[in-house]
Amino acid sequence: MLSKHLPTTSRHFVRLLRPSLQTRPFSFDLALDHKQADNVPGTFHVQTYNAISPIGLSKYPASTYEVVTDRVCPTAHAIMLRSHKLKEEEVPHTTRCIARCGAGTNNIPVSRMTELGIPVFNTPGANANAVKELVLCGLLLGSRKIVQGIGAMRELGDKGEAREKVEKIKSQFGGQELKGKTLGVIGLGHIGSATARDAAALGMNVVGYDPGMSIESALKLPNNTKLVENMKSVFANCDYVSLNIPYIPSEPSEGGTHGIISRDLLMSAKKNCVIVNFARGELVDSEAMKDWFDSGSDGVYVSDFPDDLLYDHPNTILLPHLGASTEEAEDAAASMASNTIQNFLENGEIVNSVNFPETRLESRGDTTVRIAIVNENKTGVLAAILGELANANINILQQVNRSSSNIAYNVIDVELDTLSEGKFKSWAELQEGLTMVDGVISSRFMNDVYGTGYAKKIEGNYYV
Ligand SMILES: NC(=O)C1=CN([C@@H]2O[C@H](COP(=O)(O)OP(=O)(O)OC[C@H]3O[C@@H](n4cnc5c(N)ncnc54)[C@H](O)[C@@H]3O)[C@@H](O)[C@H]2O)C=CC1
Ligand SMILES: O=C(O)C(=O)COP(=O)(O)O
Repeated sequence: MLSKHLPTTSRHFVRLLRPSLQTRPFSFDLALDHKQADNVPGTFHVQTYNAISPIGLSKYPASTYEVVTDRVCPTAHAIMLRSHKLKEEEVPHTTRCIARCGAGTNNIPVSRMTELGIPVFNTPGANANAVKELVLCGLLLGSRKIVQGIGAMRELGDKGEAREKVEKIKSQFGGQELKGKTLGVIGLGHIGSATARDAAALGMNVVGYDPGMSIESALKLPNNTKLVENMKSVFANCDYVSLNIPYIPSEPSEGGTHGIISRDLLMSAKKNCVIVNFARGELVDSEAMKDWFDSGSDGVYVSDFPDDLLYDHPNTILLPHLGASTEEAEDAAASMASNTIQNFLENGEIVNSVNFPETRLESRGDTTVRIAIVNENKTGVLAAILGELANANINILQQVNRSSSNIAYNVIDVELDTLSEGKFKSWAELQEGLTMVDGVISSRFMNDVYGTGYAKKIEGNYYV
């Protein structure tokens, strides 16, 4: 945890020591609290949850990153996770960012992290092929009685009757082909658009619904994709429906997706519709799904998520969240997340964040100090920040200011040797001045002693 800022006399200061930079005219003193002594200056600490691919973790240079996988790291600068349900108390005050090795971030308290000024990243597309392959498998599982057939063969095998009875029982397990049937894809992002493309290659007609589709996804769609205006058209017209949208835990009327596959939609579906859900279980109203089956539908629900109501229903096939569990997807997602974290920690760059605006600024020169500031997106904060820099006689070389909804993010490169004769006597004092500006949440002075240079305001108090 960051410790409360101590009076100037009890600070100790860290001077840059990286040999390659000793010639740099840089005497950039940053305050460190004694209680942070276990947080060895010179390394970034990355806390992981879940099993993260070693290939992804190997992207961190061992000399400057310590990855903590087997214990709680109270000085984590970054958190890397998969489906672990992250609690706020698991995010130490030292944490600058969180990366989800995967797509869905509904296991992270994203709005709270935004309030705390912490960007949450994900890895768009990194596991999409793995999920798409299992969606195609789900279409087949829902079409042919494969699971039931395997069960029956096991039972017969136990009795030593498998060879003898196989040709007699197989008529119980007939099915239908995908070719010529209509698949509705709800959510045409990385997974949905790839599913649409490959389903068309299997001879299916594709109907899609996604009011927020990106151009990149649109370009992947098969030419004959029919885009429709609402989910009702999808359910009313399709033999198969694949759900590929994020879970947002509020009601659809409030912009969320909780239970968006509602009773109304299910009751309007074709009697033998196969619904494939590799997105999230909470998207579906399970009670309504059970009622749909029990009211005489021959539909099938294939899902990647546990469901205590539907788990043993004869019309369901549930898998233990296996969509992204391939070597390739795990490596790709963890590698992307590692790179994203490093770019953010070392350069302040924001790419693939679900709560912060994309921000890039070309790399700084040797005589530049890069300052990154997170602030509330309200009038006057940027002016006040620039005012503090002016008070310090600081020359700004380049800067970028981005905002998205209630958060703003600034990366400002300033000249290194200009801190003189201004309001602040040291870089540490300047950092305190900037961080205590009304509306500022945190600041980082990016220097070459990794793990240092971060300050934030917590309940009106200054912490480094
Ligand atoms: N089973 C598994 O292991 C995995 C599951 N997923 C789930 O799949 C979801 C989708 O993943 P990606 O395709 O990679 O994400 P993506 O962000 O590329 O695509 C999501 C698409 O859904 C659209 N969308 C959002 N709300 C919608 C709505 N209400 N109606 C229609 N379209 C809507 C968006 O515009 C976007 O195009 C993830 O959010 C995650 O929950 C993702 C990866 C692995
Ligand atoms: O990427 C996603 O959204 C997933 O659901 C994958 O989850 P996992 O990383 O396999 O726990």
